[in-house]
Amino acid sequence: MSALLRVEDLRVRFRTMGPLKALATGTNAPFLDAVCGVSFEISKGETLALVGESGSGKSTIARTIIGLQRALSGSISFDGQEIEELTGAERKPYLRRMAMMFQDPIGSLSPRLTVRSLLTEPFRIHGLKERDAGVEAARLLRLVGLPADFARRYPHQLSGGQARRVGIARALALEPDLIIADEPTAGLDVSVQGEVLNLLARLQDELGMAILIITHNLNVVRHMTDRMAIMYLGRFIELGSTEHIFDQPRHPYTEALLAANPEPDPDAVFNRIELKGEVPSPMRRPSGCEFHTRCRYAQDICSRVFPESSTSPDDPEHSFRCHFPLAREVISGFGRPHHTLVGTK
Ligand SMILES: Nc1ncnc2c1ncn2[C@@H]1O[C@H](COP(=O)(O)OP(=O)(O)OP(=O)(O)O)[C@@H](O)[C@H]1O
Repeated sequence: MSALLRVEDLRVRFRTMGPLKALATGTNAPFLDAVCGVSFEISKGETLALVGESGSGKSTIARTIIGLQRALSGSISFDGQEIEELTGAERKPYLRRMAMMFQDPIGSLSPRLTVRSLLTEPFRIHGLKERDAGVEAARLLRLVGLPADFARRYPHQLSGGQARRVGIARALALEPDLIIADEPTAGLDVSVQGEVLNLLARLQDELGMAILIITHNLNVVRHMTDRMAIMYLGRFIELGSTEHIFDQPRHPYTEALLAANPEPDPDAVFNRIELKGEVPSPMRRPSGCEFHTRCRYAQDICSRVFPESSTSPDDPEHSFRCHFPLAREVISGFGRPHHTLVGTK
């Protein structure tokens, strides 16, 4: 499959205080590196998940891809064209082919616009000749399973699930090749979550767009995505096929995240792994492997040496950064694979 989106060594930095304050507080780094050298690709029609605790940099990656945030360095190319180096006007035709579904569906919809105006706004934003607004709104509402008379409603007259459907319809307005869905199920009842996910999956089947999905919900990742990337302090610490990572996580952080996720299999032996302490601040990064302060397997080298990226011997597409990656050994009598430690150093 050819790459639709290719992100290479992306770095995003935020200034957190002015130079005078930095001088006064004695800090030599008045900035925060939210994304540190992230690389990945998404193929046409593929679904990739970005997973990680709050503050790990997921939304910043999404905002940088769609041009709401400048990168410090690195490259973003879409359909073979490097877009970071283009001017605003030159970028527009590429940005039009990507759509973002924001986290808060009602808050992200302008309260004074009717659903009809909201659904046809993308045409106006991108300076495209507007088709018949009524016809277009009805077509988009039909796509997401809402009646045509919803076009007259305002955002506050929508339930959470309906607002999410309108958000999906709006994202589909310009027939994008890539949808970025930031927490598409957040704040919804479980039954409505299922409906929204099924709708996204059906539309993807019908329309063939790629989806970059940002979520804390590992059940969503497991059932909806082809590949997943696990983020920690702005870096990918593991990337690979969703099936392979669920089957055989290599990084202890991934292992802990998966273990904290309720198992759908009632016979599975559920081993919760407590993560020690809080996520460190990206302004005070631990030395060596940045996860070592919370890792139950950490050894001396982990606090000293930043781990290189390695790949899984049975799947070269599965990469991770760990000095002591986990290897699976199925112990008979256990319902669930038991992970043992295999040192590489
Ligand atoms: N505009 C900004 N100015 C300064 N720091 C920022 C800004 N936006 C994000 N950050 C910081 O960048 C880091 C990454 O934030 P980001 O929102 O990308 O994380 P996230 O993984 O998407 O979190 P969440 O799951 O809570 O949305 C955090 O430390 C955050 O505080």
